[in-house]
Amino acid sequence: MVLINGCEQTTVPVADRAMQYGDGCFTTILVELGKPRLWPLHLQRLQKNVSALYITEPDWGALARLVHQRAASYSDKGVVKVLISRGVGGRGYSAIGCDDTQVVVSDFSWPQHYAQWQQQGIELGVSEQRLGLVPMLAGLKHLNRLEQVLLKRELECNGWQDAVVLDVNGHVMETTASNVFWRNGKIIYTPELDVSGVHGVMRAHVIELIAGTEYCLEFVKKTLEGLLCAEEIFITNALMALVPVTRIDGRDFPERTAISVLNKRLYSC
Ligand SMILES: C=C(O[C@@H]1C=C(C(=O)O)C=C[C@H]1N)C(=O)O
Ligand SMILES: Cc1ncc(COP(=O)(O)O)c(C=O)c1O
Repeated sequence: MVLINGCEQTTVPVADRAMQYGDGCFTTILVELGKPRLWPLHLQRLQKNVSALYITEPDWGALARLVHQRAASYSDKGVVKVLISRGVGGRGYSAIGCDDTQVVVSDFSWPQHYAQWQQQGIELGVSEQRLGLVPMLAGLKHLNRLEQVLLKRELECNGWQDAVVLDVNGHVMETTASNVFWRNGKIIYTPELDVSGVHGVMRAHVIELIAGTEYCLEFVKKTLEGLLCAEEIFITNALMALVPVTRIDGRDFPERTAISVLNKRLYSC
């Protein structure tokens, strides 16, 4: 079902700025047993993104009620997606006078292959395409996702499950639709994401979870070689949670020490 500003509807005006310029942001939420998982973090990120893009705030209370209502229709697992557009208005790029924020809530079934990925782990390719440096937008989950569309095509052409993506300076950033963590000894590393990448909700949650363990976390800028020296690697997003990486570029990563600790904490929340 697709709800636009709370009403069942499937079309948006051609002049909507999300369509014209990708002028908006979104989040994709896992539903478990009728509840939106990590809703406070999803809401926080939407609020931060709306504020960073100077979009007029929608009615957050009404949005929360809608998300919980849609989630309640899933007795097992499901997905609810929230997309916020600046709406119709302005002239050209200028958004002056454009304050008719549009909120689109849709829901989907959960991608079943993630259950197998969580259990067995996945092998990653290494993308030849590089992410640009976009400090104005770094971390935001905005609607301009053409880099990811092209990266996904590269995956599909190569038959990869997912791939490590580097920026133009050769630093490891993320994968096509997830954040990346790796461990050496008691230190867990994750890319800094100050010039590129998405600040994932699951990344934020994993960062919180690490704080209560024997591991410490470092935000880093590392090349592929740095990543490949890891003892353990895992990737995260809101729908698949934590997925172990078994192999990259001919190197095996059989250890699952930190991911086991973090999964225990994740599933006890
Ligand atoms: C692209 C979307 O959402 C992202 C992708 C996934 C996924 O493919 O599993 C999960 C959460 C988001 N990071 C989307 O259109 O929902
Ligand atoms: C490029 C990219 N990085 C990271 C993520 C992970 O974000 P989240 O944990 O909020 O799902 C996503 C999900 O859309 C993504 O598309």
